[in-house]
Amino acid sequence: MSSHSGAVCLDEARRVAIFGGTHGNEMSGVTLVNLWTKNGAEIQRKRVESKPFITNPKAVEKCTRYVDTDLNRAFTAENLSATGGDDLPYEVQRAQEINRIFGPKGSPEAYDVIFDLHNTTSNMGCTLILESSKDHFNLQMMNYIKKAITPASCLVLLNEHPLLKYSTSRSVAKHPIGLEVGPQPQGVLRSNIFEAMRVILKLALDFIELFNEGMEFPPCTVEVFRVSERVDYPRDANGNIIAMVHPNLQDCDWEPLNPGDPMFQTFDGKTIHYQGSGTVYPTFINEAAYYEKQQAFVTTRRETLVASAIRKA
Ligand SMILES: CC(=O)N[C@@H](CC(=O)O)C(=O)O
Ligand SMILES: [Zn+2]
Repeated sequence: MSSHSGAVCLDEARRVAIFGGTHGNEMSGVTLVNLWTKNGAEIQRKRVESKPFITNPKAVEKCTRYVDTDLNRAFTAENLSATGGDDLPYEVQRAQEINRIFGPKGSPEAYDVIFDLHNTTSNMGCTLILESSKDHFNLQMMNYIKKAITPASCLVLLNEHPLLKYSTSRSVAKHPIGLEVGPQPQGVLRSNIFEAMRVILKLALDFIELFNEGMEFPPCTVEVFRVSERVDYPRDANGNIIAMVHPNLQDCDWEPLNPGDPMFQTFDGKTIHYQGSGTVYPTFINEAAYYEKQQAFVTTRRETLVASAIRKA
């Protein structure tokens, strides 16, 4: 639908959930959600119902990423329709509950927006994660946050990759947004990371309030980093890693990696170079949780997306 001004008219975004503890050892999100559950003043906005929610309480209790299986991969159609009740893996049961409360995924009854709070051990800074390049509401929100947070920066990771995309907790909402802030070790709280996450969420809610009040957002462009390929550690025949992230690459998330640049360092000191065909921007470099997922880092390519003007219908 288009208004006389050419803006795309969208439904008000009234129902907003803030998820923490999708991974029980990512402490900023867990702590913020627990804080806001006790006192929600900070996340209240006019015309917005904000619901803080701990998605994986058993994993939070144990301070582990998950109990049976990764909740942030569990929102597949198969899992959400699986029968078996108490015999299903804990996170599959939990995914079904979350889908009942905040979804159903893909339906008009689903929550408008879900922010899912994560921490990474990688040196990524503030990263917003999008699952679609066609979600103009989310793109406008990204533009708003990036402008408002200047001179600090906040990058946008776009995962639309047909094979590398996964079924996230936030994917039950109409507008899913991941917020990934690092570096922060698993099970640890760092005040700078905690505060950075808090500021982003405040700006995101401010945007939703302005939108719901009827503000029109003019067309804009948003720089994103599109997920391109997964790079695993070199491994031996038994699957054990035989090299580490090279010191020149460690902590250099979002910096250009060119063909021939050092990428890994073997335990006996040999350098393995990047063999790609052009410049890429690696991120999630040496993320602790990704050793089990056979991923040393992910490469991305820089792209500029255009967001249409939007306003409330
Ligand atoms: C380190 C970590 O957990 N990252 C998240 C990224 C995301 O939310 O898309 C994950 O793998 O689920
Ligand atoms: Zn996480």
